[in-house]
Amino acid sequence: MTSTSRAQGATVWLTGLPSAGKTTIARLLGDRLKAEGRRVEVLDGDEIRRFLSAGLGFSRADRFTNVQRVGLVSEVLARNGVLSLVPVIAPYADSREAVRERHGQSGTPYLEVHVATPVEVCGERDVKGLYARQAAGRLTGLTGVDDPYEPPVDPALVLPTQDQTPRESADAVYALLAERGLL
Ligand SMILES: Nc1ncnc2c1ncn2[C@@H]1O[C@H](COP(=O)(O)OS(=O)(=O)O)[C@@H](OP(=O)(O)O)[C@H]1O
Ligand SMILES: Nc1ncnc2c1ncn2[C@@H]1O[C@H](COP(=O)(O)OP(=O)(O)O)[C@@H](O)[C@H]1O
Repeated sequence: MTSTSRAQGATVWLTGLPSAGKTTIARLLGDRLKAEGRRVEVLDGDEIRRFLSAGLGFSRADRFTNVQRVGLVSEVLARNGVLSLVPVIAPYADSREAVRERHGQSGTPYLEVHVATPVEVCGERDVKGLYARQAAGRLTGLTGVDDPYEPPVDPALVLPTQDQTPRESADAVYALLAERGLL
């Protein structure tokens, strides 16, 4: 690489239900890319909500705001050569579309990956106990159960994680990046 060239960045948005596997896949892929010398950030949804989106809840409006904030940060990183991996639910198609448009305006690659784990499987995994809390009547507005999830219509990749190991899912995203000339 010459002193003036720069690696091509991109945003890879992993959208899907709670416990679908978004965070696991982003971390595995991030570790692999870092080991290969790439500049990578995983914009962890929980961390974002603790700081950048502190005070926001899970109403439609708050989720929209949250996704736009994450989208802004990711676009800035990606525009500057970072591979930005975003494991954030982003349940509404219009909020994802606004993020896509932001990337389009700066000519920055934006790839949507649907982590398409069925809700029944997510409920069995229930990594954070949210499905159990919803079933017990102690939580309302859980995405995919009693709150909307609008699946991507034309994602770059669909991951049926119920039939894959985490490694296989992460490798499929890696292959997508390679195919798009982003590695
Ligand atoms: N009601 C409800 N619905 C969905 N998710 C909930 C809810 N309450 C808390 N959580 C936890 O918050 C994480 C979702 O945050 P996100 O920023 O990814 O959501 S969003 O895109 O703004 O909708 C999400 O993280 P993941 O499980 O990693 O997806 C949940 O653990
Ligand atoms: N193919 C797969 N990809 C990702 N996670 C998987 C897969 N198969 C099983 N899992 C398990 O599912 C759970 C997903 O949790 P997590 O990544 O926190 O989900 P999310 O970030 O979507 O809420 C983890 O316990 C993970 O080991």
